[in-house]
Amino acid sequence: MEEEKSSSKFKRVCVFCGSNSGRRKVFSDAALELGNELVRRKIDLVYGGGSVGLMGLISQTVYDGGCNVLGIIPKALMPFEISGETVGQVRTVLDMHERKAEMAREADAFIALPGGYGTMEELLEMITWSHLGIHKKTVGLLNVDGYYNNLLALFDNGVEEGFIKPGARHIIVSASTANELLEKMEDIWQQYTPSHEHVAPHESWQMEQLGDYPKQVIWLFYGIQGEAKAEGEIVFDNFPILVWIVFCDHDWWTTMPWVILWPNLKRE
Ligand SMILES: C/C(=C\CNc1ncnc2c1ncn2[C@@H]1O[C@H](COP(=O)(O)O)[C@@H](O)[C@H]1O)CO
Repeated sequence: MEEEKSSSKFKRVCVFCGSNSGRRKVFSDAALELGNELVRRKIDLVYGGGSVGLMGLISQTVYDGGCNVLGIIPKALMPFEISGETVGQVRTVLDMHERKAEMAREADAFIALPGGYGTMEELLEMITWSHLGIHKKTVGLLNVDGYYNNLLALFDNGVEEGFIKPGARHIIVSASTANELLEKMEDIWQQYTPSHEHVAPHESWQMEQLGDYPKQVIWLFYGIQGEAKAEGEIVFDNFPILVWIVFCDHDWWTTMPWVILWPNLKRE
């Protein structure tokens, strides 16, 4: 049977959320709503594994809706008494660091629902990794009933006080409903270039590549009247550059290949 294609820009989203459900029903409702929205858009789920709290609600909803669920869980949290049962596919990892790297590798984007320290730490790490240039994936915050208002205000204060660059404040995309959040995140993804400066180039991180970014090398080789030419395009850190290499050997000044680089401003 042919696999149904995602109607979204994202194939797989990683959701960080509470291992508790919170005191109020709005939080469970939001987890169910996000789960249903992922299913409606045919987006698969990556999450921390297990069936506790909001994690259980969203994973069950996505699984029941027919999308794939991948739970990435450290060995120590595997026992049923700690995390319950994981629906869908389970991947066991050694520790929390490996789990986060796996989650980041597997997903096209991240969303945080309300949660405690664990959720906040995962969210902040993905924001930091985006800022540093380790990944270029969209980070969304589902600000259910203003749960994260104080955190957002803290970020604004960080900008005001000169600890967060204004451009980097836009790393985090927030909305109060799942539909609005996914719409915003898809719009931003479409814009293709991150709105903030990366601290270091993505390629310079000694980590395995976290995802497929638009990378393109289109080359054409040909020869005219004894000259060998190659022309093509490379995309360097989201910036498309046209390259011409000309090898000619009939004059002393052309024995070396000439390399001409030009920004490809007309690229669609
Ligand atoms: C501590 C409790 C249950 C532990 N079970 C967990 N199973 C799987 N993943 C977990 C668990 N606890 C935390 N995580 C990860 O952190 C996030 C949730 O943490 P929070 O502090 O509850 O926000 C979640 O995204 C997981 O990746 C019973 O309380």
